[in-house]
Amino acid sequence: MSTPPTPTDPIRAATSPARKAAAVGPLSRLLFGDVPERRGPLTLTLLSVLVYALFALVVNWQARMGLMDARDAATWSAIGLSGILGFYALIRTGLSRRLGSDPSMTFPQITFSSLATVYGYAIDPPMRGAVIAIMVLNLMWGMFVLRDRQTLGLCAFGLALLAATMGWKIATRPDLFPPRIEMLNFAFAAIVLVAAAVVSMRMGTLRMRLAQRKGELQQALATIRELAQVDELTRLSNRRHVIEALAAEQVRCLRSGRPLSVVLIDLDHFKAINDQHGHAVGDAVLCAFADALRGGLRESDAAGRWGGEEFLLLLPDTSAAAAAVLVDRLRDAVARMSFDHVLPGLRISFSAGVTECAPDEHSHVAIERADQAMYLAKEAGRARTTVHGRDALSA
Ligand SMILES: Nc1nc2c(ncn2[C@@H]2O[C@H](COP(=O)(O)OP(=O)(O)OP(=O)(O)O)[C@@H](O)[C@H]2O)c(=O)[nH]1
Repeated sequence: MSTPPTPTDPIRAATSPARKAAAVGPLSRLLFGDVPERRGPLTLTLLSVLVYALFALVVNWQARMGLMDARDAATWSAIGLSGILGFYALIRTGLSRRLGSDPSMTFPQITFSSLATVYGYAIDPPMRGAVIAIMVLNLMWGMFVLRDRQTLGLCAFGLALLAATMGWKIATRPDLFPPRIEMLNFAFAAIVLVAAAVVSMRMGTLRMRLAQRKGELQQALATIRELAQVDELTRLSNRRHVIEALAAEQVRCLRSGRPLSVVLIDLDHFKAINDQHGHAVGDAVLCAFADALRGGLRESDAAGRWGGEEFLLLLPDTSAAAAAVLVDRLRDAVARMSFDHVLPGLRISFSAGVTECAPDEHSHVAIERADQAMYLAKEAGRARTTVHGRDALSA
């Protein structure tokens, strides 16, 4: 906990990738796989699959009504569905990531859809007006992903493709594609496609602003979280976070039945350092001592700044007696530590109060006991550890 947040951080635990993965059902896992970043692109592509399937139904229904060649309807349905399912497979398997910079393959998907749509225009004379609406839908599909240049490119590509198809059909089937009607159709298509491109680009600008805001908010949240948990001077956990960590450890110890010790440490004669050498030197000593705590504790232990020159240690799976031994070892290490980089010749010591924290007592009660024990150590001459309730002093 000396470098918070801890693994016990409830917010982190609730939103961890493992937790999210566990919450996903078997059908969802089958459709979307285990990679969370693929979920968004796969959702949109599956929606495309659904739209193509519905179009295929309508087109084949139209053929059954005798309004369209049945073979053309079947061919269009097969090409459209197999194409879009191919994109789904590329994204689902992760191959799309290897093929290009955009793993959602939005640009190629819309290019494919434009081709399929204009092919539909060529084979479905009675409903070709509806095909223009589908071209607009194609363009709108990219509004969440595409850059302006790509949107404009797809708009121009769609119109060019449509113009070429119209020219071909006017030349080969003027009975079904009269030139004047085609000209009007093209004018409508140009108006709605350009308008759709403009709307799509506007959405793109909003999307970028939103992404920027999101980044700023995440940054602000990280700062707030840090301010709420970290002591600015020593970078150890602050008082609030150390209390939260103690409560979390108590829950764990209640489950495991293992002991939990709390240690309150107070540097000896710290005021003299401040008075003789200045506040800046005092600050540097506090930071150096915090470093010593970070280096001297086990991974599972935690250290926080309780306030001023006081520090609180949480030692899970440790009895009070074992904690006293650990603290004395820490004191020896600190006594041997050189603070020459702060103040040549400086040596520091500390007094400590140790108590075992019962799982069902309020954390403040245990800390109060550790505080009383620490004052006993001070009264007994400093540079020592007192274990609460045992009158055991170790000098
Ligand atoms: N440099 C610095 N000093 C601090 C900080 N917080 C508290 N102090 C100082 O720590 C000193 C604590 O002094 P006391 O409570 O008298 O304790 P002490 O001098 O260590 O004496 P004993 O605890 O009895 O050994 C005061 O001078 C506070 O101003 C801080 O963040 N930086």
